[in-house]
Amino acid sequence: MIMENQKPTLYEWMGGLPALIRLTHIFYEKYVPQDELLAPLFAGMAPDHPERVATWLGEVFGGPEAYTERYGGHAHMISRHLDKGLSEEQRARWASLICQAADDAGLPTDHAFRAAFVSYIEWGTHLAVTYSAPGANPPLHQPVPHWDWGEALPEPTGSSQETKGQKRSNEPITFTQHIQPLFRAKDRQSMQWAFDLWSYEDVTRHAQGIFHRLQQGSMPCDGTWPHEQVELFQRWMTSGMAR
Ligand code: HEM
Repeated sequence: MIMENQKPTLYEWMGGLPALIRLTHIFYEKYVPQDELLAPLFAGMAPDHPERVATWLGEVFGGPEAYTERYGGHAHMISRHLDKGLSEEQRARWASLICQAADDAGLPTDHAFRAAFVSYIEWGTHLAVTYSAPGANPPLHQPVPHWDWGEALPEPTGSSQETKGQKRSNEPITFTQHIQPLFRAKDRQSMQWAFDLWSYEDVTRHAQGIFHRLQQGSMPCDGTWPHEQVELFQRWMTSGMAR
């Protein structure tokens, strides 16, 4: 078992930027062009798109902050998804093909690495869909998220299931990273008359009421949140509602 103090970053473990560049080249050159759901989306992509996405992933997985320095950081990445109206089908295809590309690119296949990798891919692709909805107004000026081994590295002590808006044991719960992504564009829209579920100020102001409705199951109106999500919201509240 790898001890906490000698733990490599995910970036180091997977082989750094060369491995990510192999991954994104295979994904965008082998899989995307022959996929009927994805090909039209990327038909006009810039020639350096695979390098840019590799650089983003490198920063997320603990490598150098090169996407922030060279390519405009979080704001630029998010802005590339705005108003694209991506569908759940396209999201799922993106996620499954990048995992196939990971096999082809020879990324590590150990369960701990793959659990961490897939959890970011699931989380990131869900956010891409949410932010791509017409009229979405996501927070742009945020740091690039950082992904670590999470529950996967030391022997799991409990459930390793990720909740949407994921939370690792030693990471503070913040509105931007964990709470805001729990609210879908349609939740936001249906509450817009009262307050903005994607606004830190509004959610903190109405936190008790929102929590009450989530706990009762009367919000969202099309199905209750899983217990883990309600609990995450509660822990965010009781730990001081960090931004
Ligand atoms: C973890 C998930 C994702 C990551 C890390 C990611 C990463 C990125 C990055 C870094 C860019 C901007 C590149 C640049 O200009 O610097 C981008 C653009 C884009 N992404 Fe994503 N993305 C994700 C999910 C998705 C999904 C699920 C879709 C569609 C199904 C998608 C479609 C696009 C499109 C269409 C662009 C613009 C391409 C162009 O330049 O024409 N992305 N993505």
